[in-house]
Order: sequence, then C-alpha cells, then structure tokens
Amino acid sequence: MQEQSVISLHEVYKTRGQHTIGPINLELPQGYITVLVGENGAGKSTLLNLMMQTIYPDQGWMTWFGQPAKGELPLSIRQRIAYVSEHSSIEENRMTALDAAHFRSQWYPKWNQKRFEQMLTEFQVPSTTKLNKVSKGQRQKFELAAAIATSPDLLLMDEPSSGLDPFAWKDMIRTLHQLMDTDDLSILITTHRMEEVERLADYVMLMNDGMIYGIQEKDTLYQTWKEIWINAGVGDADVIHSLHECDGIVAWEAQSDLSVRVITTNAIELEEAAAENNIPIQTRGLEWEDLLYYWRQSAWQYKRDPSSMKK
Ligand SMILES: Nc1ncnc2c1ncn2[C@@H]1O[C@H](COP(=O)(O)OP(=O)(O)OP(=O)(O)O)[C@@H](O)[C@H]1O
Repeated sequence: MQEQSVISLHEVYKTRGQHTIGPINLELPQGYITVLVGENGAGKSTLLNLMMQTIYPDQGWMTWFGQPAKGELPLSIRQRIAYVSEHSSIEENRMTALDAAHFRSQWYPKWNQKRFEQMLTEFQVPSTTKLNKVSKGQRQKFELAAAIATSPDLLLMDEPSSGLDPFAWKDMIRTLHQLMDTDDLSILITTHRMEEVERLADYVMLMNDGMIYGIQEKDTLYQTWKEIWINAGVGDADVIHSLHECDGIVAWEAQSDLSVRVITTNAIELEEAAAENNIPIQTRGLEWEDLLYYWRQSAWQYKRDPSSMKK
C-alpha cells in the first residue's frame, strides 16, 4: 500500500482486564492522516497507549520510524511523537498554559514557542489562567496547541474533538490541514465523528473487537462501496437470485421478490451482471455512517466465518 510506515506492529497482543486485543498487525502510513474508527471498547485507546509505550505488549514486536524498542521509548523517539490523550495530565492542573508550555518545551528540542502562542490566541485559550480553571474545550485546545508546538513527526490524537464546540472543531480541522501542507507529518486520530472521517482522513482504519479489520484509502473505500437498488420485472425473480452470487456483496436486503437493496464493495461486477440480464438497477454512494456500519458488519461476519470474505 505505502512505501514507509511510521509505526509498525507485528502479532501484538495485550490483555486488559477481561479483554484481549490482538493479534494486531499494522503499518501506519507515513505522511498521511489515518483516522481510526471502531465501536466503544474496540481497543482504540489501548492501541494508542501501546504506540506510546505507556503500556507494553504481552506478545509481539513493534518499530517506531523503523527502529525497534522494548520497554519505555527512548527519548530520541519520544521527541518525535506528540500525543493528545483522552485525559489531560493531572500534574499540570495547577500550571497556566504558559507554565505548562515552558515545562514541556524542555523535553522537545524543536519546540516552537511562537507557534504555540499564536495558536493559543487563535483558539482563544487564556494563557495565564490555571489549567484546572479553564473550560474542558479550552483545555483540549491547549493540548492541541502544545502537541503541535513540539513540531512532531507523528501526531497521535485520541478523540481530540470531544468537548470542542463547532467553531473550535472547525479551527482544529483547519489547523490540521495547514499542518499537513507545511510540515512533514503523519497523524493518527481516533474518532466517533463521521465528519472527521470525511474532512480529515487519507486512510481509514477499522478496529473491531480488539483487531484491526482493515486499513483502506478513504477515496477507494468511498468509490468501491455502493448501495445498489435492483428493481426487476415480473418473471425475473430467478435472475435476481443469480445476482446474489456476485462478488463483494456485504448486505442483501430483499424488499420484495423483485426489489432488493444491496450493499457491495464491487459495484462494477453487479452492474455488469444486471446489464447483461437487462435488470434495471440504481447505484448510489453510501453515507459514511452506513459505510462504516456495513464494514463493521462484514468484520463480524468474517470473524464468525472467515470463508465468507469475498474479494
Ligand atoms: N486500564 C484498564 N484496565 C483494564 N481494562 C481496560 C483498561 N483500559 C481499557 N480496558 C479495557 O480494554 C478494552 C478496550 O478499551 P479501549 O479504551 O482501548 O477502547 P476504545 O476503542 O478506545 O473505546 P471508546 O471508543 O469507548 O473510547 C475495553 O474492554 C476496556 O474495558
């Protein structure tokens, strides 16, 4: 798929409480925004924690920028990664944004104070108020500004938009786009917001029940996954039945004997088969909610019966 990966995981497993994630095999593409989606409890935050080595894998091995590491990440790797976690650090609660920035800047040789202060101003985050006295959204915006100020090669963000108002959310999207234009950066972001997939993703990665089910280019996903309505005439019921054999069919929802809603990852094959048999069809793009819903359904189906996977 891509030539280089920023982080790779090989046969990684991690058990947390009752829940095991893995095996995880993954190459995070370099120079792109990858958006990680998946149900609650799928293991997205755990995966980010593994990438930061704030928790360690029980099995398997990983590399960062092509370099393997065991245990705590060496400073030379840590300095290249910025992490916006779901929870802000308690240690910084009594610091102001400027104090916390000063503290963090000592660890990052490429810290960009000018950029940090510009972002605080743009995001309207008070710079001299203690961080436990600013609003949740303002704290989140501080975290984003501080992460970007480190001039990272890799930016990991766990649900960064939670707590942001719609205006701040737009600012975040604009800031990330600008960053991708100016910096040589890779981003991994987890989200439950479909607008974020739509607006940000180059790649979409689906995590399901502790496993990475797939990582796909967003545009390819959008172009290949389609909703097709088959509306046949009386006497064509058998032909409709034969269309069900086409490759790529993820859902086959019969409305009646002669009308079917199909979700497919291979619209061309179904369109050609319908044309050969003079069966009228209508092809439509899928909304992201629907696409991810059916992608996840096929992940479950695959888990139950791996032979169900059609190319
Ligand atoms: N500190 C922990 N101790 C024990 N189990 C944990 C811990 N953190 C997470 N888990 C478990 O690991 C599994 C994955 O959790 P994780 O937070 O990674 O999911 P997630 O995909 O980020 O979910 P969400 O979308 O709700 O944020 C869950 O079953 C959760 O209960």
